[in-house]
Amino acid sequence: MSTSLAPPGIVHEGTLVPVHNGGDSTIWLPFEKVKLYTNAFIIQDGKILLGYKKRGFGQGLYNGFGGKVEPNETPAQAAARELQEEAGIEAPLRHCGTLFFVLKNFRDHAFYVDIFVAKEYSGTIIETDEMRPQWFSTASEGLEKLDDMLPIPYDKMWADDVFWMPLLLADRPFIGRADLDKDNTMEKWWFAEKTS
Ligand SMILES: CNc1ncnc2c1ncn2[C@@H]1O[C@H](COP(=O)(O)OP(=O)(O)OP(=O)(O)O)[C@@H](O)[C@H]1O
Repeated sequence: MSTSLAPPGIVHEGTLVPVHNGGDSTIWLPFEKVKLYTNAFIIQDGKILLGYKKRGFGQGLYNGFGGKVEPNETPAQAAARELQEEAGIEAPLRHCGTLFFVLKNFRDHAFYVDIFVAKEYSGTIIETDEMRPQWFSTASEGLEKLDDMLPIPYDKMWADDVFWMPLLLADRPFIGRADLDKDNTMEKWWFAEKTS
């Protein structure tokens, strides 16, 4: 499959296998600037570490740990810094995906987000001013759950997460774009697995 399938904003070489696409909107929302972000997840022993965002952008939603890439950093450096700042830990992060978001009522810039994952971490997980970390079970519904750990709270996450998180959990590299309306509903989306 060729890269020309990918929506504007997505730059990728290699083989992409689309896994989801949809939405009523016929056009991708235009954007002027692109800002780089990171998002990092710890996944181990049937559980995933998410943080409840206590303030600022995405307040009230669970997400990985991340934020803006500063001008002097690489995305990998920013991911490590944000994980330390927001959860108090260090981890051998690996790049696992790239996502591009345009928010209908936040057109100042588009979000280019590098997603990182690690299977282990060091340090002690702490609650910070910005995030309250919490483990969730990665077991699918119907399968045995770990203790009383809750399943991933997709209803309290960004609406796009349910499309790509299964790929992250399966350690399958992915790429995608979602355009969202202000009430966290999906306008148009496209997600693909990277197979080379
Ligand atoms: C629209 N659908 C989305 N789905 C999943 N995740 C999304 C997202 N849109 C943004 N994100 C993530 O949300 C964080 C915001 O970061 P944000 O807190 O604003 O950055 P940063 O910590 O640098 O800000 P301040 O220091 O407070 O200015 C950052 O990880 C970014 O990847």
